[in-house]
Amino acid sequence: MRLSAENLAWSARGVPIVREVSLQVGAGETLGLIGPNGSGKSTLLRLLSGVLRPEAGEVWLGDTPLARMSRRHVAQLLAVVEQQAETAERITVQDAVELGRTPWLSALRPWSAEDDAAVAEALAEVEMSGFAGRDWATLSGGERQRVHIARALAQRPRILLLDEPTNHLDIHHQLSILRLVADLPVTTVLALHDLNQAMGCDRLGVMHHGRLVALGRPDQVLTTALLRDVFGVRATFLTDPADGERIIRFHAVS
Ligand SMILES: Nc1ncnc2c1ncn2[C@@H]1O[C@H](COP(=O)(O)OP(=O)(O)OP(=O)(O)O)[C@@H](O)[C@H]1O
Repeated sequence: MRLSAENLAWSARGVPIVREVSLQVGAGETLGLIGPNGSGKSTLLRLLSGVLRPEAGEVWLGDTPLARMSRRHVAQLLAVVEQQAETAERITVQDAVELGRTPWLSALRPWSAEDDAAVAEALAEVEMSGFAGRDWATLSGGERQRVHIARALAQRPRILLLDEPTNHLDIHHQLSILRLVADLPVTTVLALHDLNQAMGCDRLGVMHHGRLVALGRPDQVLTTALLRDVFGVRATFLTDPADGERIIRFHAVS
């Protein structure tokens, strides 16, 4: 399902945080959002998910404006993994992932084998099946992050929004989550800080002072000029002899 934003704007106490952002993410496409700390990535994701209402502009899920859809309908189409999301209740990992099925349940559609299957598959996808009975509070930071991702996958959304999903993860799980997300036939927008990992996205959007200053293929967007102007670093490009892929090395500007 296509996700579009038209001229989105949002401010906090009169200070503009997101300014005139327009973008379209095609069905099944993976868009990486990159940008320095405080550039507006999380705020833009919250506008795209409907958690925040834009002061101007509109978000569209397919051909329907998000603002005109019920919360339940939005939750059937779109799942979100927020940064450092916390769960206060004393619940098990299984309970936490089962929450992802909530938008699909009703008096006429009680819990079924299909829901069990969605939860089991999601836990397996993030390699957390062995933790299903564990108390959430006993999990490490990276394990919690993987459970949050499993909850979003169990929702079986058509659009997936993730805020720094590889935060807290060891390198094996960083790579497996990024591979999983890229291979899902789901429209995905994810905020990332690792620019080498961001090169694996179909397209990248670059946020700077609340504006989307570049949008395009990773090799078109990640230029030495942009890395200097937006991130304040000097970059050199290397080629991995194993597969010919480009790697960026970063140097502080003295
Ligand atoms: N509710 C709010 N009230 C005041 N300022 C806010 C609010 N929400 C966000 N901001 C500010 O807006 C700016 C953008 O924040 P945002 O979290 O979107 O950035 P980000 O690009 O995701 O940053 P990071 O890479 O550090 O996660 C920051 O300067 C932040 O302090």
